[in-house]
Formats: sequence, C-alpha cells, structure tokens
Amino acid sequence: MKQLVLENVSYCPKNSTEKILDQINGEFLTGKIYFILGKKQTGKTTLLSILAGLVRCTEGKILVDGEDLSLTNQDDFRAEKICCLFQNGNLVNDSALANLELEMLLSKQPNRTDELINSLQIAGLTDKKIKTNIKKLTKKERQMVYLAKILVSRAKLILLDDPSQLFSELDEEMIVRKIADFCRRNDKCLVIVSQSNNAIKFADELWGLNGGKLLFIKEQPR
Ligand SMILES: Nc1ncnc2c1ncn2[C@@H]1O[C@H](COP(=O)(O)OP(=O)(O)OP(=O)(O)O)[C@@H](O)[C@H]1O
Repeated sequence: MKQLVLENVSYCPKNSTEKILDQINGEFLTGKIYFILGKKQTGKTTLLSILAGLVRCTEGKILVDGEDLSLTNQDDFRAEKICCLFQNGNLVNDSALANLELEMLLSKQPNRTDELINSLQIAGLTDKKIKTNIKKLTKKERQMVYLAKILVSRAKLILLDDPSQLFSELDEEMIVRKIADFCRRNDKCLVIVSQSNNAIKFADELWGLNGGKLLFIKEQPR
C-alpha cells in the first residue's frame, strides 16, 4: 500500500439518523505520520475502524492504491496491510510471545521467534515476562507488548487508537517517537487518533475532527 484515499466518507449506524462521520475527504501516504485530533465522542475510533476495514462506511469510499476497498478481499487487507491497536490493545489470553506468534500467523508471516523475542526485549520485557501469561503481567508490561506488536509488524499501515490511553503507564512521547521512527525507517504510514496533543510534534499532518466532521488538515514543517 502506498496511498489510502478517503472520498466523502460518512458513517451512520443502522436505526439511526445521526451521522457519526460526515463527508470526510483526505489521503494518507506511506512514509508519513498523521495525527487525527478530536475531543471525546467525535468519531475518532469509528474512523479508525473504517480505515482498518472492520466497519464499512455507509456513504463514500476508500481507495487503497486506487482500488475500492469495499470491492477487495477485506480479510487479506486486514491481515496483510494493517496493524491496528485499539485502546484495549487486542491481546489474547496467552503469553506475550504467543501473542506475537499469533500476530505472525494472522498476518501470514513466517514465525520469526528470535526477532519476536528481541522486539519484546526492546519494548522492555524481561526474558521471564516474555513467556508469562499476559494476565499475570502488570498494565505497564502489557503496554510493552502492544509496542512490540507494532515493532514486529510488516503491515504498511499502522493505526493507533489514542496513545495517551494505550501507553498510559509508559512515557507517551518516547513511545510515539519510537513508533514514528520505526514507521519512517520502514516507509510505513502511521495514523494516530488522539484526544491529547502531547506527541503531535512527530506528525507530518494534523487532522482536526469535531462532531464527525473534518475541520482542517494542517501540514507540519519537519
Ligand atoms: N455502531 C454504533 N451505533 C450507535 N452509535 C455509535 C456506533 N458507533 C459509534 N457510535 C457513537 O458515535 C459517537 C462517536 O464514537 P467514537 O467511539 O467513534 O468516538 P471517539 O472520538 O473515538 O470517542 P472517545 O475519544 O471517547 O474514544 C459516540 O457517541 C458513540 O456512542
């Protein structure tokens, strides 16, 4: 994936007349970092779910390298092109290492155990904790696993739902810097939705969302 384009994307849940997203237009390019800022309940997670191919927009379309996402194989798109972390970090009830191995399986990558262990160590986990069930890890250690999940991903599009929550026990700025560096180095596109502007200095572009509408897109000089 090199480019993802949103064309008049709107979302209105079934049995509702109120649009949660209203005519969003914009594009995301690989190698760039995007911050979508908005207060609570402004549609950030909904937009992320649509970008991740988990929810279909009810109007408009999303083009992935020129191809309409709704006409492509969504399972392949989710498995191979996207790494998405929502606020609960999406971990399963097993060890940190097993979680990363599962990620490899789901994204159809070969199991690179040494690399997975290395990423968990870089994220801050000890060798013992790497093999411990995530239920026995502290919240801080589980958040280290979230970071490792991103660092092992081969996906071109990384989606993060509010790092101030996702990495609440860690140094948010340092973590976003690490992820942003990783994305730039590997020519990935990073899209972060957030209520806080603690780490916006790492963004190439800021998007302002309010009441489901995109108020502005602002480029940041680097
Ligand atoms: N499928 C749905 N059916 C009904 N309402 C929904 C649905 N999906 C989202 N909403 C509503 O849309 C609004 C925006 O939700 P969303 O989670 O996208 O906002 P957000 O900006 O991510 O919020 P927060 O910052 O609190 O996580 C909320 O009021 C939510 O309850």
